[in-house]
Amino acid sequence: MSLVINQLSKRIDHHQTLDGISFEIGLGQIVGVVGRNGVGKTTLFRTINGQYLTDHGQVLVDGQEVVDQPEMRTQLCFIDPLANFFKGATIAQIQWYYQAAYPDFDNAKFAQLLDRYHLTSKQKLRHFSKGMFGLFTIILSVATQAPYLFLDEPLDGLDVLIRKNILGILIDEVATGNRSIVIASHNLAELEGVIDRALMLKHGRIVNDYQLEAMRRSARKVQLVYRDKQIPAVVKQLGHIVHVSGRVIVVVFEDYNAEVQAQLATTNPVFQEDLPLSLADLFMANLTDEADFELLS
Ligand SMILES: Nc1ncnc2c1ncn2[C@@H]1O[C@H](COP(=O)(O)OP(=O)(O)OP(=O)(O)O)[C@@H](O)[C@H]1O
Repeated sequence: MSLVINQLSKRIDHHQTLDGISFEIGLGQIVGVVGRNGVGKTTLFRTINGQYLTDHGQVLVDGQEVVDQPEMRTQLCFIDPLANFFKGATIAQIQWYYQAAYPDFDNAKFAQLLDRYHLTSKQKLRHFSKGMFGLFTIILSVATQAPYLFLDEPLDGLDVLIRKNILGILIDEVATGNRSIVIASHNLAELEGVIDRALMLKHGRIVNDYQLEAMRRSARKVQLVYRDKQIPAVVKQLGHIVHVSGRVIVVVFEDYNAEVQAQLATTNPVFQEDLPLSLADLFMANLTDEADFELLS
């Protein structure tokens, strides 16, 4: 089974929010969607899941276009955290609705997860705290048995113990090899611990599609110190500067090959040291713009 997003575009208020987005996801993966505030992560989820009509492009599940085959929607699940149409309902009422919408809805799993987190079917969502609502959204998504789950900031508002627990549940779900989860999050440190792949959005497009294992092999974060404050041009050309403090600079090289190493050696740093590379470094390396640069210097 595969989910193919093909050249998806969406214009909102005269702004090209999504501009020809394409990617493919098989089963058994957790994929992160990262990007700066307002870049279009939620819009992407809403458009894939049919809440917004596409201006251009297709969403295909197993080669079938979802817009032509409404029953294919049961293969996707996105519970919009901002949608408040359920707020007056009880958990039992929502369960009834989702059972009707998702033929494979797993009542036993739903009950077991509710129980584990001390939620009861008579509770109304209106009375939930932000964290409880987020937790319930994840439980409901998991119980649909939809092969492709979309979670928008799923860890937002959850305490550290529940976050760890939830991430464990999500990892178990994909470990079966029967489903994939797409997570939009600003919590890059936690995201990095669970995702296999990260799609990076900028200006309505996917600017990087990282397979994290491969990226860890090829990229390097290096701290360099030079005699004077002048940053060698070659460093700026070959890498992304993520931090500057006096004569100390920290640079991310996405493809740290022998040629890059040789060119770096010609700049004669007085000190050079590798630092651990994180997803947050790649975020800063690719998504920092002019306005942020003074924060780095
Ligand atoms: N229904 C809407 N009406 C008007 N503008 C919208 C609507 N939905 C999204 N937008 C605009 O589209 C852009 C992308 O918003 P979106 O919520 O998708 O970004 P995001 O990447 O999820 O942001 P964040 O990280 O802050 O949650 C923003 O400029 C937003 O104002």
